[in-house]
Amino acid sequence: MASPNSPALERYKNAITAASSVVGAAMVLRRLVADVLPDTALGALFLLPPASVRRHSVVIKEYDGAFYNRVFVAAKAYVSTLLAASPVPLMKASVPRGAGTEKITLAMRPGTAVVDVFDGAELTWRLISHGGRRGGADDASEVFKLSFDGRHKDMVLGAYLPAVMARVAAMSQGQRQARLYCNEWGKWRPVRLRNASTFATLAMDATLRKAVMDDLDMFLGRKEYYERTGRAWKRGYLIHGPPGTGKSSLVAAISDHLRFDVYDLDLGGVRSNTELRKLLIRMKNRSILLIEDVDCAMVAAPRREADGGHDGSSTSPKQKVTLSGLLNMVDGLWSSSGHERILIFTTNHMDRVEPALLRPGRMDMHVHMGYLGFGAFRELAANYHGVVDDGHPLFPEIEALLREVEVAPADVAEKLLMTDDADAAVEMVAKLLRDRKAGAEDDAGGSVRQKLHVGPRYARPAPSPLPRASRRGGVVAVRRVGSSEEIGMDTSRRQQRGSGRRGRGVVVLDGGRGRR
Ligand SMILES: Nc1ncnc2c1ncn2[C@@H]1O[C@H](COP(=O)(O)OP(=O)(O)OP(=O)(O)O)[C@@H](O)[C@H]1O
Repeated sequence: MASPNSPALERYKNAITAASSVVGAAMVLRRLVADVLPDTALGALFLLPPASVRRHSVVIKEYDGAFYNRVFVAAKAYVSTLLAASPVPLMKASVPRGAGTEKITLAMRPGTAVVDVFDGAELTWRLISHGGRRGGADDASEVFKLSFDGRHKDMVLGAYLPAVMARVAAMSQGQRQARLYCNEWGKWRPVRLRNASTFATLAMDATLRKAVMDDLDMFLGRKEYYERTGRAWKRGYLIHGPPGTGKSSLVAAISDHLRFDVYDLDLGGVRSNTELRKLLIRMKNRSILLIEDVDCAMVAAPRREADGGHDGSSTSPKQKVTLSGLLNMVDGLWSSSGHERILIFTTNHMDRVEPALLRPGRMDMHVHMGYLGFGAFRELAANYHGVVDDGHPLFPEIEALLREVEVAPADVAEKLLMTDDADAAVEMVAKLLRDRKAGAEDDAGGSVRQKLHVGPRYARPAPSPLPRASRRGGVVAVRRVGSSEEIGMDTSRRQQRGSGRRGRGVVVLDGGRGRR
């Protein structure tokens, strides 16, 4: 071992000192030169390739703050189209939730890359996965890194990325089917939209249908108006009427007409205002925020808590979201964080709806879905059995009975669906109406209701002390069917009478028979 003063150790120390001085001097020199020399000259001086040919990257994060990054969504869809023709050895195949099994989508696994060629330039897409700040599954996110030769930077930013966005927009426009999302544990989950109602299949008063469709079209076409007046580009509809009259079906028809996705918000499943805020700002533009059965879904406002509520039920202390909180968020943050948004509330009981919702200017349009009229019955008979002939022997009797008997379209639709034989189906409807008129309807014969939403959902409040005639008829029993998410069904008993009270200061459309 060398002694502390040996010549060898001394030489070694001197060499280290000299090397550090050279490195230090080089760094100072590089800094000085960087201030006065252009990047290319700097690169040449230090034997680096010029910046224009160095690799450049664009990082595309899944979230932009609290918002979904639309560029990320587009990148994901675009990359999946590259994968089929690429030599990437390992990729993921899945069927997106809410899509049919024929729609297999390929996706990259984190850490893998795929190369695209655009305008003669090679561009590499790499997917990187991040565990998130707190490392929990909730915080996990992914990032796309698009890298390319520096000299293609202008082309990538000015032509390639816009082309990717346009291609994805065109793809989704072509095959676009409106989707339904439900909130679960603070996130939107896509589910299959089974209620495929359209304005063509929905039996309703013709004038009402036209008024709603005109209003929707006017809303879509008024971008310039909303911009000029500085108003949020949104519209609110309150759809009310007895069970089984087609409120959910109307929402599905609106979604189909506009090609807007539906976000079915289960307020009972929202744990806090913060969670609600996140859900709202994560909604896409051109979408519908739906709150079904708003009279049941809302926490009693302070006034209702004080007087024990209309229905005598107590408010769950776990429910922290209030109607006024929701409406404030909708008016503020939701309206300013997106555009072309529609807000829809449905209720079977207008008399139990918070007055805040009925205030002038709150909902732009009230739509009443009423019991079946003869015109709507003819539409159902034509849709289900192609019976277009007014001369069907039973039609006059059915027309007369419908003037006397209140029946929900759902109950009649159910009868029409029971057989393929048109005459037998019409006879079944006539019998239903006769029995109902005579008060002899078989209590076991209920209708099958299809809700837009899936479970798990909030528990219904305790039975109402209101007179039986004004109670909701069906028992909501939304459940999972099999292993996949399915739309909940509830088999409801005999039709009960709903009550309808007109809201003031809004467009009120009445599609019922005016016998409330
Ligand atoms: N107006 C209608 N036209 C055609 N079918 C209808 C109509 N109303 C109801 N139906 C049929 O009845 C089923 C249940 O209707 P829907 O769920 O839309 O009624 P709803 O008013 O929302 O009921 P609820 O108040 O119980 O939620 C629909 O899937 C559809 O098959």
